Amino acid sequence: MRVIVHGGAGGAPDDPEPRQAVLDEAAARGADAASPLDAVESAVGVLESDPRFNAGVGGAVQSDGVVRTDAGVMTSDREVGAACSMPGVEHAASVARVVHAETPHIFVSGEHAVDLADEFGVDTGVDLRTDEKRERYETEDPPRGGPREHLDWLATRFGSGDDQAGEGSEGERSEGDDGKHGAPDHDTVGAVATDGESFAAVTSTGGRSFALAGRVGDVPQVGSGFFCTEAGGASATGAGEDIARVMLSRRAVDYLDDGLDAQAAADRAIDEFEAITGSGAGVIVLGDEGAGSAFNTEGMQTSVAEE
Ligand SMILES: NC(=O)C[C@H](N)C(=O)O
Repeated sequence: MRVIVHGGAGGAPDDPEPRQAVLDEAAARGADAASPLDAVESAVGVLESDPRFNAGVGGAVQSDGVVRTDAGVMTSDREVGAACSMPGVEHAASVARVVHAETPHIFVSGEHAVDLADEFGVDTGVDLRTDEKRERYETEDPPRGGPREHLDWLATRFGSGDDQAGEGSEGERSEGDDGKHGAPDHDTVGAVATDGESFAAVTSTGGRSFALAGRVGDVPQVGSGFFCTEAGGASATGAGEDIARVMLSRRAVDYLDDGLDAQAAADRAIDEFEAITGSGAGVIVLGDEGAGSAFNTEGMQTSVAEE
């Protein structure tokens, strides 16, 4: 099995070495798996359980103080499973896999996705907020009213580019901050795997900090946060609203289909993403001949493993 994983595109992390060690462990776990689908689920499962990453435990807090997780998975045969807006679900990728395997649908949301998780043995009711995230939210004078009050509150916070766990938000995005630098809440996780015959791709996230309660980004949207065909697979990370506008993962896999190698496909997709949106993102790509990755933010850590 060959596996590539990413730990999100955004600002340069304060602790790159321990994060890299977890990414290496995740990739190695995936490489040991029996199928590409097992590989991406188990690799991402390692990252969802580590609060350094914005997925599962340690996911971004929405405007009502709740962490809601999203994930999507796709295989070479174009079977898709996605689940979103799930409070208390650490392993969102496993719920996406349940949707993929057990339902005639491609996407299940909210409380019904949580019920589905419960029914198929994925843990629910998990406290996903770390102490750090809880304290940070409380110091941001959380909104109490309805959606309008929440929108007023997040207007000066969402996408501010300085909302990394452990750093205080200073409010508005500073002048000249285009979202490509200092946008460290982009530490979503993803994996793509192949056994030489077929591929699977998965992406899992807690979303973006200071988003409106119920907001869903690119991650569980097929073609945006993840995509997979017989040519290969891709997983994206970054400013989800902008990724969805250009369907970044689909774009990268299309270039594999056109005959580009994985690195060239990733580079071209990110170049186009930047030209169209001016925003920040990263993508990992795995094709027949190997893995590639590209990002236009300060950093995106990846790891590749093969068994
Ligand atoms: N952390 C991320 O990469 C954010 C994710 N793409 C989202 O918008 O939900």
